[in-house]
Order: sequence, then C-alpha cells, then structure tokens
Amino acid sequence: MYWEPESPGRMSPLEHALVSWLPHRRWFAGGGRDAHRVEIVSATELVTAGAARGALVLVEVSYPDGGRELYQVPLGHRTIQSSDIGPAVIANVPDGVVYDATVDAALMGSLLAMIRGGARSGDTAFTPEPGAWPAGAGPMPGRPLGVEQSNTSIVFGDKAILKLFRRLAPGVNPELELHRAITGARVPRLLGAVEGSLRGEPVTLGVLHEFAAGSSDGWLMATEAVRNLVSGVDDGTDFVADIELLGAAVADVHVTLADRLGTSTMDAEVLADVLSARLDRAVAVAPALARDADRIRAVYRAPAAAGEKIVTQRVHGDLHLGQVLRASDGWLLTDFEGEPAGEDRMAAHSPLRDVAGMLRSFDYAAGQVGDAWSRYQLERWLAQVRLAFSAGYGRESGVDLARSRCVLTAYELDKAVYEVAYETRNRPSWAHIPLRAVAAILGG
Ligand SMILES: Nc1ncnc2c1ncn2[C@@H]1O[C@H](COP(=O)(O)OP(=O)(O)O)[C@@H](O)[C@H]1O
Ligand SMILES: O=P(O)(O)O[C@H]1O[C@H](CO)[C@@H](O[C@H]2O[C@H](CO)[C@@H](O)[C@H](O)[C@H]2O)[C@H](O)[C@H]1O
Repeated sequence: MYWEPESPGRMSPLEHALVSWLPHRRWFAGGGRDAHRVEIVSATELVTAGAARGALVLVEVSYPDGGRELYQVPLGHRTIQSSDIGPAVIANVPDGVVYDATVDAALMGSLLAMIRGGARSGDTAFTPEPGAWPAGAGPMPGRPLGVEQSNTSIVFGDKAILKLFRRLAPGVNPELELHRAITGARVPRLLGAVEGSLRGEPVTLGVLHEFAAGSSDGWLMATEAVRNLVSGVDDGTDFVADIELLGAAVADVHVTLADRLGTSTMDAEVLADVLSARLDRAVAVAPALARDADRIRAVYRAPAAAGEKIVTQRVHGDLHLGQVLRASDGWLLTDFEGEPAGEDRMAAHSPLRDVAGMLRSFDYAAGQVGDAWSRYQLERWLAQVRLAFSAGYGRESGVDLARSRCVLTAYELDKAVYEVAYETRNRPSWAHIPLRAVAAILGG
C-alpha cells in the first residue's frame, strides 16, 4: 500500500503530497516553519471497512533548520472518490485516492471495534479498559467532532469519544497515564486506548473516553454569562453558583491525583528558576515582555523570600474553561496533556498552577468586553467568580487559597506570561488580555 515505509532516501509521491498538506492543518505545530521533508516511519493497518483500506500512519517531519517532529496521520485509500472524503483527499494515486481517514465513518468504526476487541497489530496494541465494553455491542460509525483542536477527536453515537493524538512525543501520554490513575474522579470515564511503539519507545496514539452527551463547555458558558451580565439579561449569579461546583471538581481531581500518585516538595527557589526559564522562552516570542522582566522575576522570587515550602504533585498543567465540561451531574475535567508545547509536561507542580489557570480563564472571559461601565461591572463579577471558585475548592480539599496568595500570584503571573507568548504566536489580536493581566499583577 502507498503508506508502507520505504528505506529513507527519496520521498515517495505520497510523502511529497504530505509536505504540502500538513502545514495547512490546525493541529500541525511547525512553529510557522514549512516542512521540507516527510518520511513515513510506520503504518499499522486497520481492519478493512467496506471499499476502503486504512492505517494509522506515523510520519517524521523535518524542517530546513534541522528540527524534527513526529505526527500521526491516519490514512485511507479508496478506488473511487466520494463526496464524504472530498476535502480530506491528500493525494491522487494511480488506483484512486489517499485521504485523511478521520473523516471516514466506517474506518473509524473499525478502529473502535479494534479497541473494543483488544486487537494487536505489530507493535500497536488496541486496549479496552476492563469492563468498559459489554460483549456483543454492535458496530458504531465515528464522525469527527469538528471543532478547532490540537488533536482530532472522533465521536461514536453519544457513547464514546476517541482522541487521536496528532503531534507525538515518546512515552505514555499524560492524558492516558493520569486517566488510568484517577478513575472515579470528576473526569470522563476512560474506555480504552491505542498504544504503539516507535524506535523502541512507547507512544500513545489515542485515548477513548465516555462521551459526555448534552454537556456544555465552560468557556461557552462563561462567555454567555458575561454577555448576559453586560446586556442586563441577568445578574450572573447562576454562573457564580456553578463556579463554586467547578472549584470543588478541580479540588476533587487534585486530591485524587495526590492520593494515587503521591506528593513531594519543591524548594521555592526552584520554583522561581522554573518560572524564570519559562519567562525567558516567552520573551523570545513576545519581546514586549522584556521591559517588565525584572519585576516579573521579583514576583517569582517572592515565595522564596517568604520562606514558602511548596507541595507538588501531578496536576492538569493547562487548565482553563475550554477544558471543563458541565455535564448533567456536575463538572468534568478533560485534556490532561499539559500545555501544547509540551514544556515540563511531566513535571510535578503545585496544584495552585491549575487554580491559577482557571482564574486566568475567568479574566479572559471577562476580557471579551471593553467599555468602561461594563469593565466596572465585570470586575465586580470577576471578584465573585474567583471567590466562589476558591470556596468550592476549599470545601472539597480543605485548602484555604487565601493563605497561598504569594505562590498563587506567582503562578497566575506565569500563566499570563505564557498566554502573552501563546497569543503573540497564535492570536495577536487577543494579546492585550494577558498583557493587561501582567500589568495588573505587577501594579497590584
Ligand atoms: N468526554 C467528552 N465528552 C464530550 N465532549 C468532550 C469530551 N472530551 C472532550 N470533549 C470535547 O472535545 C473537544 C476537544 O477536546 P480536547 O481534549 O480539548 O482536545 P485537544 O487536545 O485536541 O485540544 C473539546 O471541545 C471538548 O469539549
Ligand atoms: O486547549 P489547549 O490545550 O490547546 O490550550 C491552548 O489554547 C488555549 C486557547 O484555545 C489557551 O487558552 C487561553 O485562551 C482561552 C480562551 O480561548 C482562555 O480560556 C484561557 O484561559 C487562556 O489561557 C491555552 O493557554 C493554550 O495552552
């Protein structure tokens, strides 16, 4: 088949086609660089579905500056092109087309069946979680979720959602590792996984979760609450009550992570160094931060100066309102991969890092609105939201966030600095939101 790896050397026509196709994908990281070479390094065949053949294909992308990245590109092949795969076609080949298989409902159904059945193909294991799938459940076609994502998620009926990781890093993805550890906490139930191996190292290709049907995502809820507040539709108190429950859900996940994976301590000097190194990376992307760098570092050093001991554990690492779902029976936390760039993804941190992420997210939701009267109203609302979140967090964990002000502020500032770099790279017209937060923290 066209996706079989060949000995490295000249690129095949399919590899050439991937060089042009990859940079236009939302999930392609690349850092603004164009791929100059693509090499197919492995291909795991899927069970054939109807007229199509498919495979989970791993490719190595090389850049002119010598950088390399690994990606997963599930591919399908059909002899006849049909309308459902039109925009997903990657290459015309002598006997048909090769396309992005994530749009192929039947091939995705066959991938699900392989997970449910515990299939194995070469080095790739398709693993159901024990007890997750009753025997005899019928076939289920899958459709892409269709939202802007760093990865690609496929939904099966209203039952399951499979996240296929796009950019791959060696090792077990924290999304899988942490979900396996915290079954029962406020996270969607884990139903299975696809795990491969690459050059002798494990690599997680996909995770399958229970689909939270009818849930809404926290970002949509918060931005709607902000709109309703400023247009006078309501006073925002219902949302504030919901945020108390969100605080409790985040605390529940933290307590479970600490119970199951343990805690440790970190010297506050080390925290200052870790955050300063992140600042250096952010300044390289967003030079506007440079003029405040000394004052920012002073905030990072404040916990050490105050003699704080920092308790660390595994945390979410990139918690924001877009990562939480309000389901009928409460909030669920999703996407435990950490920050997209993968910086210190595996490191333990204070759980205050996640708290800070969420507090920053409330500020982002309020930051959508600009005029002076609305800002006044929103500042008051933000104070209530922060208080409600802290109350819920404290109720569930016993941690009084008011006593951790100094460390929490350092993490909030770190998150705002990260966001300035993130927005500069991805959405420059949003950069004013975190820049205003940096100024407010430094001035406050
Ligand atoms: N278990 C689930 N049930 C319903 N929707 C989900 C579930 N898990 C994730 N989602 C939705 O899928 C989308 C992408 O998920 P996410 O884990 O953030 O992917 P990515 O890593 O690509 O950013 C989000 O909009 C999220 O709300
Ligand atoms: O969801 P991802 O893991 O891809 O997270 C990245 O993208 C987020 C934006 O989608 C970014 O979040 C920032 O913008 C959000 C609003 O769109 C806001 O709620 C967050 O508070 C803010 O940090 C996240 O930082 C980035 O890692």
